[in-house]
Amino acid sequence: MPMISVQDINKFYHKDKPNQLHILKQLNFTVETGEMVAIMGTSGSGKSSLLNVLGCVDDFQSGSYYLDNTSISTLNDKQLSEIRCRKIGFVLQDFVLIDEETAIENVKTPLFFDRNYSFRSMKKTCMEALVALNIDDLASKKVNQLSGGQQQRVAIARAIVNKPQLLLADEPTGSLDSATSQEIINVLKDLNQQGMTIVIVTHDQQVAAQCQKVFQINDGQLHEHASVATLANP
Ligand SMILES: Nc1ncnc2c1ncn2[C@@H]1O[C@H](COP(=O)(O)OP(=O)(O)OP(=O)(O)O)[C@@H](O)[C@H]1O
Repeated sequence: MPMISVQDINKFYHKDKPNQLHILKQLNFTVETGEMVAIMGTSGSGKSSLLNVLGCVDDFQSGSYYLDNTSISTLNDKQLSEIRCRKIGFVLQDFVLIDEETAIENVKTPLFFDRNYSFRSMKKTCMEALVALNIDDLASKKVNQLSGGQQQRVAIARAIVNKPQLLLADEPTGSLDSATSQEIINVLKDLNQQGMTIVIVTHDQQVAAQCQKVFQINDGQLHEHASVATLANP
């Protein structure tokens, strides 16, 4: 069953203005539950725009988007924020952590929006996420004292603390050296093996080559790369 089923989506910026930009054009995209896929494309081709639509943080003007069998366009704002909170985790290139806070305080942030957690269960759930990322020993360190790779692990722990079914990662290794990038990709592969569906936007062919499918966005449309293996050894 698809986790993501996008059909004929059109997205514009500045619709009907002289500077209108038709960024996604009758775009189709399917991601099966449990897959790990990459999206590549030149700068400005619309990768982040697509990821924001998939993450229900931005809208689209026509077409349909079913996330885990739910039609996103039928939802009101409250239902959309529920979906964002419970089903989707987001990881960004620059981590977007609260620098002055500790790792565990950062990981806690999404749980404040969830009434199901007591103070004690929050701490336990956050520690589980930190253990999963192998950084439980850093729980009480301020994030501005951590390396880039450690900060990205904190950001991933925060993204998965709610146990989302779908993880969206926008250039998750873009600020890291190649050895640290590989560590982060290994973390994402582990999460995928545990059942999480993952979509990664990346410029890095080595990263893309480790995904099960690679899509290229070009002139507002996505096309699957025929041979993922050739990306790593062009
Ligand atoms: N909120 C917005 N309002 C207007 N235009 C936007 C908005 N967000 C993005 N754009 C424009 O849409 C185009 C695609 O942007 P997007 O960030 O989706 O591309 P990208 O492929 O992720 O690029 P990059 O690889 O450089 O991050 C760009 O021309 C950008 O300027």
